[in-house]
Amino acid sequence: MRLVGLTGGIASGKSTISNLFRDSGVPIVDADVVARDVVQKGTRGWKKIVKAFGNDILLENGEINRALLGQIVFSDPSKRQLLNRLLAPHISSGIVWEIAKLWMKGCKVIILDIPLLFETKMDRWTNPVIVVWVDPKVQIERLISRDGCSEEQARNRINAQLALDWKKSEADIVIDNSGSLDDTKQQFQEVLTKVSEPLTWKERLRSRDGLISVVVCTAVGILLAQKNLL
Ligand SMILES: CC(C)(COP(=O)(O)OP(=O)(O)OC[C@H]1O[C@@H](n2cnc3c(N)ncnc32)[C@H](O)[C@@H]1O)[C@@H](O)C(=O)NCCC(=O)NCCS
Ligand SMILES: Nc1ncnc2c1ncn2[C@@H]1O[C@H](COP(=O)(O)OP(=O)(O)OP(=O)(O)O)[C@@H](O)[C@H]1O
Repeated sequence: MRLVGLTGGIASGKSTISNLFRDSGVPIVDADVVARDVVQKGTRGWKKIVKAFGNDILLENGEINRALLGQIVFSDPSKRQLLNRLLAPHISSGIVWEIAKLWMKGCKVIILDIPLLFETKMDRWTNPVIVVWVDPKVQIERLISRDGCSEEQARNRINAQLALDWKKSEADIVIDNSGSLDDTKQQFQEVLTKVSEPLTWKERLRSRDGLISVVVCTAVGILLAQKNLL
């Protein structure tokens, strides 16, 4: 199975690209969706947030007030680190579960759409890593127009992540989404062909997938050898 990492900066166009993959029949695991699921009312994630941020963080219906929590964590790095620490285990196990379900269905290629791929070091599990890059000016314009936030709020959100240029330098594949949607779609076609190719042996060995296969095969080999079946 090929697990493709799809990342970038906030509003750089990850969802736009993952929708193109979905339309082409490639399954997606969306970390933002998982991150929402793990804080649904009554879950362990929800309880942790209420304990750490108090009852004021809840809406009248008992759900998390995401707008307020966003305001708090994107203007205070220590609060953001706290939130990340509380939710990280729930988000990562949610992601692993979603991948496992698709793997059990026999999916050969899975896209992991995750804004914090490098920040969470999950890039080790993915191959290739696609970074959706956008010109900084365009990024801020799109973010403000999509979320209706102020320029300061937009900058706070951008600064809460590793620099997009650094992510670009670490990428296996870069999609430049600064231009028109048609321009992006053209780049996407080439990327789709690339990720649909089966993994080479070198890539398999590089990925943890390969390592796990090696470990499992070695263990089975030793077991069979002990039982004199080899
Ligand atoms: C702070 C919260 C409540 C704001 O919710 P809101 O609905 O306004 O935004 P949403 O969840 O749709 O996220 C929008 C974008 O913000 C960025 N973002 C979200 N969380 C973080 C974070 N902890 N650090 C940096 N950027 C983040 C991502 O680019 C994401 O795509 C929410 O983002 C959250 O719970 N974040 C912590 C969980 C997390 O790390 N999510 C990222 C998935 S790995
Ligand atoms: N090539 C493009 N031309 C014009 N608008 C675009 C283009 N690509 C994306 N957009 C718009 O820019 C905004 C951000 O795109 P998108 O939601 O795909 O980013 P994202 O990286 O998934 O954001 P987030 O990190 O918040 O999840 C959206 O409003 C989207 O419609």
